[in-house]
Amino acid sequence: MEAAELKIFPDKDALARGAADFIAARVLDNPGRVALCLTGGSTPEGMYKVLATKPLPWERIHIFWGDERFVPAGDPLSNARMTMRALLDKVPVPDAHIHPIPTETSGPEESAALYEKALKSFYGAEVLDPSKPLFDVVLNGMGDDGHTASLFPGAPQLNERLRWVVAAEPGMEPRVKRVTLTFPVLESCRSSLFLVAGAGKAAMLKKVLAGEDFPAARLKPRGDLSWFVDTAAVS
Ligand SMILES: O=C1O[C@H](COP(=O)(O)O)[C@@H](O)[C@H](O)[C@H]1O
Repeated sequence: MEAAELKIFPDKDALARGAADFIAARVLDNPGRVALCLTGGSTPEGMYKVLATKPLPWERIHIFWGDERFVPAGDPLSNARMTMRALLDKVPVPDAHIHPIPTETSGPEESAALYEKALKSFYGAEVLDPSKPLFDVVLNGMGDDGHTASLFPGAPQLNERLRWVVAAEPGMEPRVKRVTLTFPVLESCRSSLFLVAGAGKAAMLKKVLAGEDFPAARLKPRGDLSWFVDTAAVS
């Protein structure tokens, strides 16, 4: 793993453009099947809208999510719903290539088991091979408390090394149950990109970049790691 890159953009719009360019370049680097693992929350929405304008080989791209809130697919809190509206409804990705975390199940544990099965089937193996990353790009968010995906500070899920997907309790708003990929799976990628914006994130970003022990600082991807932030987040 190389040292992380930190790129600071003047504002949220420039950050959105920079991150969309980064993801588009990574997609074009791969002439075969491309796998993107996206994130939810509020930060990536503008970037998804920019990405939707890119003439990419969408028919070769598969979309996954790093975590989901355990709410129905049509709920405004759904990470997949936000991504669909900002990006996926506007580009010709085949429906069969869109892999949301299922939430119409008996509970987050069943959702996690089903998504783990789906990821293993896509990957073609039960065990991750360090020389064969699952994803081309993993996009990560960071909460004000330092969580990433739905891996919250102090949660037992932070130490999970065998399961690919687990159920989780929320550490902050919105207080709905979660389903999250675990560190080994989020780390199985060619490129990992954190997107952080806004003054509300500044205190935590400083701690995480200094290497303090928060979930976002624990992510050690196999491939390159970049932090794309706006000036407000480093204020
Ligand atoms: O709850 C979540 O929060 C994080 C951060 O979201 P943001 O609103 O602060 O951008 C997000 O990455 C995650 O996917 C989501 O479930």
